[in-house]
Amino acid sequence: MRLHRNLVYAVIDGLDKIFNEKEYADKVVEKLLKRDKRWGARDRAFIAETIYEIVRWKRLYTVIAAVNPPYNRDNLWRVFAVWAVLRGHRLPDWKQLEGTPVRRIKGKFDELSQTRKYRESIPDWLDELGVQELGEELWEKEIHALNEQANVILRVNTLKTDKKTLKKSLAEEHIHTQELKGLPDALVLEERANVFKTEAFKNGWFEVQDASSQLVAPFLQPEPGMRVIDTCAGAGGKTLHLASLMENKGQIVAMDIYGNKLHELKRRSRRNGAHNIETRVIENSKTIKKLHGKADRVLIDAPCSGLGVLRRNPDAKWKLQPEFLQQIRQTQQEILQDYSKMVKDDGLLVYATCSILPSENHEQVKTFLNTDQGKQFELVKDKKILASQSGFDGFYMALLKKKPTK
Ligand SMILES: C[S@@+](CC[C@H](N)C(=O)[O-])C[C@H]1O[C@@H](n2cnc3c(N)ncnc32)[C@H](O)[C@@H]1O
Repeated sequence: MRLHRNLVYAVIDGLDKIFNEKEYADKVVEKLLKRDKRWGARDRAFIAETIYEIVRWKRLYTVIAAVNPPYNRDNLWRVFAVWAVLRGHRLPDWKQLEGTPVRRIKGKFDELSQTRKYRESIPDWLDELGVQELGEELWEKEIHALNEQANVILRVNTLKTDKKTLKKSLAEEHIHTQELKGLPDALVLEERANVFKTEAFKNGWFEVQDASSQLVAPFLQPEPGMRVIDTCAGAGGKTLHLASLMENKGQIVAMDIYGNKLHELKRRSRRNGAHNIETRVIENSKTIKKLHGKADRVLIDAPCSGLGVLRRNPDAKWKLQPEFLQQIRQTQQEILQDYSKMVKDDGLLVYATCSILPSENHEQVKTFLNTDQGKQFELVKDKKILASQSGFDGFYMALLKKKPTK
């Protein structure tokens, strides 16, 4: 593909916001794509994909380009030139690209690719942590898999339609999909496309949700008529799945500490035709106390490092800090302690994260089970999903059962 000047300008503007002003990549891209109505699907894909690729390979490309933060526009152009050379683009004769040292870039790439932290483009601390938590061999494979581009996967909203009808409707808009083994409600796109513009999306027939994430709600074994509490519901990816599995019967209490996320959840549930969801902002411990011993099922989709979803959110490599990880592990344990109190006798609890680190996953569950509160539970089963083994996002989920009180 030929490089178009106005599209590359948009990429440079986006990188400036992400690298220098520390804005979130997804928000920056979303805003940029609204800039020019004349841009077609390919133009938009170029902008979004180029920005994400440069964010993903930031460390490698900035070292090759020999630039340091804060990155002025000349520096951002140098980083862009590295991307263009390594992707095999013929460089146009624009003044910003004059004198690009093509051979030097390729040579430097070969040299740096010998070292994992450059090859996989990750901070030193993350590389050390990965080795410490997963061991050298597994971390090597995992971080490689987490740097690949993720497929787009849909979850059929069975409250409104079925997989066959959705597949047909999307095909009519030239979006072709395949089924996925072991995931009854999933369809994977054969090629990336903007699915949010389709009639099917407007009708609430599907949500975009990775395959691993689609395993969480069924893991909790919700049944129609039950009372289910989704404690860290956010904008409701899993709440909506729970509503589908419960066929809109029973009650789902969706909670979060952020009201704006629950607001978005409400909007999505209207589009989904999910009528059994009540939202509650967690303002203090009273919100939880009122529900002690009241739920048949409790889902803790815990806040985490997000290291399992780097393919979708490469920006996290640069935003995450070791101190945050320390803090989030503590929050995870506190959440397990407090929110597990809402489970009824014989009820079930799922603790899930989109992390691949044992310290956020089975080690947290093990610590919990050894506490006074945790002793009231038994571990039924758990599932560790690695991107390198599954081809999907890294995830963890543990199913715990509350023992009856004597
Ligand atoms: C992994 S995200 C949830 C994703 C969501 N369940 C979904 O499927 O779309 C974790 C959520 O936990 C929320 N959170 C953070 N700290 C919390 C706390 N102490 N109690 C409840 N929710 C919390 C965050 O606001 C965030 O929405």
